[in-house]
Amino acid sequence: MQTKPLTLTLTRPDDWHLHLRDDAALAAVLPDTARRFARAIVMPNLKPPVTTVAQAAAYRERILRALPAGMRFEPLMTLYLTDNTPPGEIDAARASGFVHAVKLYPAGATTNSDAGVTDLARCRATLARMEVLGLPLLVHGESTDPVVDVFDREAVFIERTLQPLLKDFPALRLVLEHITTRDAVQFVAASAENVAATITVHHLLLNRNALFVGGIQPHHYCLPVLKRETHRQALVAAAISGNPKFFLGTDSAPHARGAKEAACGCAGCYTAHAAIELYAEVFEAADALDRLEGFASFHGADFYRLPRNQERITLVREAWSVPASQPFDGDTLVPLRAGAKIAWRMQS
Ligand SMILES: NC(=O)N[C@@H](CC(=O)O)C(=O)O
Ligand SMILES: [Zn+2]
Ligand SMILES: [Zn+2]
Repeated sequence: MQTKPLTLTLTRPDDWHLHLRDDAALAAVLPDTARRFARAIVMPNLKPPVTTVAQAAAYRERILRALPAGMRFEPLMTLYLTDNTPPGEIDAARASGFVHAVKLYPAGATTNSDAGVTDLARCRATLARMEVLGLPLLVHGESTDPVVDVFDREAVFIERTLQPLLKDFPALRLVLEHITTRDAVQFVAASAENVAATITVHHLLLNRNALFVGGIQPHHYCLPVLKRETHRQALVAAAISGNPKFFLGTDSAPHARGAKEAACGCAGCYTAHAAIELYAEVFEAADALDRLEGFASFHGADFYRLPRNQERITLVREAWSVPASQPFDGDTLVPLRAGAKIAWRMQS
């Protein structure tokens, strides 16, 4: 057994799947991400959604304005695909230099997905343009068929939607977001190199038991929902494998406490307050700390064809307690691991 390292220095990571929300909520959560990550792929599921390059430009400005003085952070913007996104918007996105991907939410699949795609057949011309221009499609990969079991929605989506999509558009650059199953790991690993996946830290840390320990745990409810332990183990194996198809995407998704602790609670886990620290915990538990930098700092940048960051960050082994809650838009939110300890701390 090697002795445990006391510090961990790595190239500053990026978050390839992040919800920043807007206005006061944005201002409340942005510093947590900007402290740790150089860049993030910012999800477009606002109300109303970010469907045009002009809206993405305005949202990007609001993010930069919300950034505290002295902090650096580059928001990488995305467009929300609808049944009516014109192919011309893809050209405009590519030309903009700040829109890096287009997000597919099957209508009704998750938070703020009502304006999402009802039938991919309506998007063929737009997808063809993305394939030609190399603009990645980011996918919330869950079937919305109400008869499909909630734990099978990812696997069914792969079979019924993703495989046919990639058959029709074999060169489409595609990221299957927040994967939760062994099925998804195997599908991505077996696909061509234009297909990749993000993995959240909560899906690496928790299995579905965490939804019910000692009573229902709304702060562990996210979509896709946590799966059984064998799937969690497959995700950990993918994350630590060194395979460049798998990279960090927190899917940190803040909701006010009252919206989660409710009779019909919202889906989403907040992890931005300790994201890289928690990933370090996962990699250490798997005896793979040496693989963290590839997963967190290199693979995503390479897939998105962006330069790797030059700056470095250091984590120190110094346990700290996560606050029970943190301020959020005149309300509070409950971060992952609230009231409990984390072993690694970001060096300021
Ligand atoms: N992951 C979630 O459970 N929620 C996300 C939406 C999403 O990423 O599907 C949100 O915006 O709250
Ligand atoms: Zn999603
Ligand atoms: Zn998300």
